[in-house]
Amino acid sequence: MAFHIVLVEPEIPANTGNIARTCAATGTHLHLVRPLGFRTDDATLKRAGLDYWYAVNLTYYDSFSEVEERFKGHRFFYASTRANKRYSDFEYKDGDLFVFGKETKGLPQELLDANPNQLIRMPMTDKVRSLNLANSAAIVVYEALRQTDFPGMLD
Ligand SMILES: C[S@@+](CC[C@H](N)C(=O)[O-])C[C@H]1O[C@@H](n2cnc3c(N)ncnc32)[C@H](O)[C@@H]1O
Repeated sequence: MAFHIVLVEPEIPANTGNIARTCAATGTHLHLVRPLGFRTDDATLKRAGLDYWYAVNLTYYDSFSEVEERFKGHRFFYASTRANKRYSDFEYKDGDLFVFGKETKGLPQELLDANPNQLIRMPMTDKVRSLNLANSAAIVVYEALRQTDFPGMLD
């Protein structure tokens, strides 16, 4: 088992590459929902993931409903600037999925409306509209790993 990061229609290859590196470092599985804003052989994507791509458990999907279908019975958490609960207020467990939206628009409002109790937010000042996608994913997954004592990771 592992934690899971789901990127819904990511647009910027450097962010996805950066998240792939975090996934390789933490044993987190990465799920990419198309359409992607880049080609999978994009040089920036590869560079941001360095030579760690081989260590990433990566799956592509044509729609978010394919992810929902595959992970029935798992808990989904949706990261959004529009959420009203702190990401640190939940107790995470092995197998949880963390879903992140695209850089320009975030997650679709319908997805947020359908899951009102599963929305998580990283507190911010009023000086910015959002955090960077790759930073958001790292913050959430490391909180989940901290809570579960960093399973399978070296100190
Ligand atoms: C650059 S942000 C998208 C900004 C978009 N305008 C919005 O308001 O959602 C990309 C993704 O990072 C995550 N994110 C960024 N800042 C966040 C925050 N403070 N709390 C929770 N998620 C955040 C969300 O998943 C978001 O969909």
